[in-house]
Amino acid sequence: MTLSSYSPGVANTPLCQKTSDKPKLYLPGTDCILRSQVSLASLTSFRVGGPAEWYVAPRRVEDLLASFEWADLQGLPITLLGAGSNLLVSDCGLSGLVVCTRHLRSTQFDPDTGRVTVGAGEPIARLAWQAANHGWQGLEWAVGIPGTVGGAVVMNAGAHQSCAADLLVSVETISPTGVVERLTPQELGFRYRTSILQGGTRFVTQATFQLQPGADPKQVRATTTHHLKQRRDAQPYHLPSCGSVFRNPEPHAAGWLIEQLGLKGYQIGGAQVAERHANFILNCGGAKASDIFQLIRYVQQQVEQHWSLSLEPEVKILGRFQPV
Ligand SMILES: Cc1cc2nc3c(=O)[nH]c(=O)nc-3n(C[C@H](O)[C@H](O)[C@H](O)COP(=O)(O)OP(=O)(O)OC[C@H]3O[C@@H](n4cnc5c(N)ncnc54)[C@H](O)[C@@H]3O)c2cc1C
Ligand SMILES: NC(=O)C1=CN([C@@H]2O[C@H](COP(=O)(O)OP(=O)(O)OC[C@H]3O[C@@H](n4cnc5c(N)ncnc54)[C@H](OP(=O)(O)O)[C@@H]3O)[C@@H](O)[C@H]2O)C=CC1
Ligand SMILES: C=C(O[C@H]1[C@H](O)[C@@H](CO)O[C@H](OP(=O)(O)OP(=O)(O)OC[C@H]2O[C@@H](n3ccc(=O)[nH]c3=O)[C@H](O)[C@@H]2O)[C@@H]1NC(C)=O)C(=O)O
Repeated sequence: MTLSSYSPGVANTPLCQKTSDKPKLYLPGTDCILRSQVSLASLTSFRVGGPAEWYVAPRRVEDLLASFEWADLQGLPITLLGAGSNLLVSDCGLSGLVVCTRHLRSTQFDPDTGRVTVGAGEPIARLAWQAANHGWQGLEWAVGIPGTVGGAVVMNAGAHQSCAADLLVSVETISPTGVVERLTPQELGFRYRTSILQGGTRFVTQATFQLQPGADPKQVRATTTHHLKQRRDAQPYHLPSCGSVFRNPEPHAAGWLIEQLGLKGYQIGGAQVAERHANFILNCGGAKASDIFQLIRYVQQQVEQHWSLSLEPEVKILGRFQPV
């Protein structure tokens, strides 16, 4: 599909408005701009990947639904993108519509219940700092995780022996056909770094967490800062990555298994197994998604061969890659 296939102003086709030199396409019935061929490298923490065929970043849940309706009408698949901090997108990019949740932002602290209800696009690290500044305990572990609340729920993000599911009271989701549900953590099948929301057709619009108010903000900030320091000491933050590439094959730690094989510093193209932490792959500059993909497969093969263990990627691999 190309931009020229649209006729401006017809219902359910993007409205084309000319401002300055560049025509803008709007998602029908909304003020959201529909863009084509948007680079996903700048929207993912690995800083690699080709373009999204179509891209939109809704600001309201109604606009999110309008995105789904438009994709359905055009027969396009939908990919949901949070902060892109756990994604490896193919160099060929993604066909269909990429819907970015980053602008679905809202935060409501309820002092009566100690609950905080947050929009899917809110950065989880920012929420952790806000909670600390209120003197509310519970999210100190989430500092330094560069994802959105929606991404943290779907991935069941965690650190320092805590995770999103531990705090969740409910999650609001919407289906591509507009069915809104409020689900309890029990209904979402949370386990280590996973939930039934992964690969499903329910999209998280907001989440409610139970925190513990009433602590000294100074003390909560100190714990939060301590976690950030621990993380920065153990993990490489200076170059683009996706955090841990593999889930730990418990009781083993992926980083330890990989380091024992002497793979720290091993490089394919611009992708390197980090010296500081062997379960991180870094984009050392100019990496292609295919370099990272090949390195992931190489590490898996080595670990399988030497330890007879299969490493399962935590990172979501999207789009087409040449089999290795
Ligand atoms: C430096 C660094 C450190 C990290 N440290 C940690 C860590 O300590 N612990 C940890 O758990 N993770 C960590 N991560 C990984 C990552 O930050 C988390 O997995 C995070 O929760 C992903 O959120 P996101 O918004 O970036 O999701 P994305 O990467 O954008 O998406 C991840 C998946 O969730 C889906 N998705 C996103 N939003 C929604 C939504 N609203 N509804 C439905 N599906 C959705 C996407 O389609 C995709 O399948 C780290 C990453 C980096 C780069
Ligand atoms: N290696 C990689 O690939 C990547 C690493 N990162 C790293 O991941 C981490 C998380 O990134 P990011 O999501 O940007 O989160 P940050 O932890 O950097 O900050 C998130 C938000 O929290 C607020 N905040 C930060 N510090 C404080 C504080 N001391 N008091 C009050 N509020 C505070 C700020 O909000 P506001 O600005 O609204 O005040 C900030 O925007 C960072 O350490 C970043 O360097 C991020 C992306 C990629
Ligand atoms: C970064 C992520 O989450 C991180 C989270 O930040 C940290 C902190 O709680 O704990 C997990 O890392 P991790 O299991 O590698 O934790 P670490 O404490 O760094 O390492 C575990 C063990 O492996 C050893 N280790 C680690 C790296 C390495 O290169 N060599 C090595 O021997 C460490 O010495 C330690 O004994 C999460 N990773 C997974 C896959 O569960 C992420 O999911 O993206």
